[in-house]
Amino acid sequence: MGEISNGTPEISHSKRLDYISWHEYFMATAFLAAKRSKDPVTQVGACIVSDENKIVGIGYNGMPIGCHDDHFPWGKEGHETKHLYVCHAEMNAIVNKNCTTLNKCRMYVALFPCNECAKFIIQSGIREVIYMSDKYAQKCSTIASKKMFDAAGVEYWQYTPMNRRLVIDFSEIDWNSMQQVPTSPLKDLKLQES
Ligand SMILES: Nc1ccn([C@H]2C[C@H](O)[C@@H](COP(=O)(O)O)O2)c(=O)n1
Repeated sequence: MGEISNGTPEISHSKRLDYISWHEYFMATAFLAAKRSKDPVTQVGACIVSDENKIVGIGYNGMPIGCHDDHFPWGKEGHETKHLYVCHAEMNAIVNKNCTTLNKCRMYVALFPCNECAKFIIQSGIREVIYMSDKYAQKCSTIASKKMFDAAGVEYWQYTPMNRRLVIDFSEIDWNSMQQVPTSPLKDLKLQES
């Protein structure tokens, strides 16, 4: 927003052009969910989207409900590893769904799904998987996933982001220059601080 000579903000009448695409929006949502993960090595987020571009499920990798993050292992070596316990992001996104069916949905996920999640994805009716990293491409579990997706007709493709970075800046919106009733929480916070 620019400013006209008398100090009043100038309001543009044409639409913004630097908005993010649907793919960017949903992949970024998966990455934001991954920020909730306590896994010290690999943080994964998944976002399920309907054929009307509505988000219907979100998840990240974490311990099951009731299995406290501080009481279960996060290591990869030895008998007791995180792999015995952690729920994968894809599985969590599926069980967290807020609609009756995931038929014809697509999933945005930070890491290519393992074979166990691939089974869940296929059985749930998800038709497309958009992933970012394929760092375990050589693992038997990833090879098995691709074999099952190919047989079941689930499409998958690697996402290449338009922007390397997407920054969320909570101070970006200048609440003070806006007339709002009631005032926003951020504005109240600023008033309390001053
Ligand atoms: N598609 C995937 C693959 C893995 N995860 C989770 C499971 C673990 O918490 C972590 C992988 O750990 P690493 O072996 O890389 O130390 O990521 C998932 O949620 N989805």
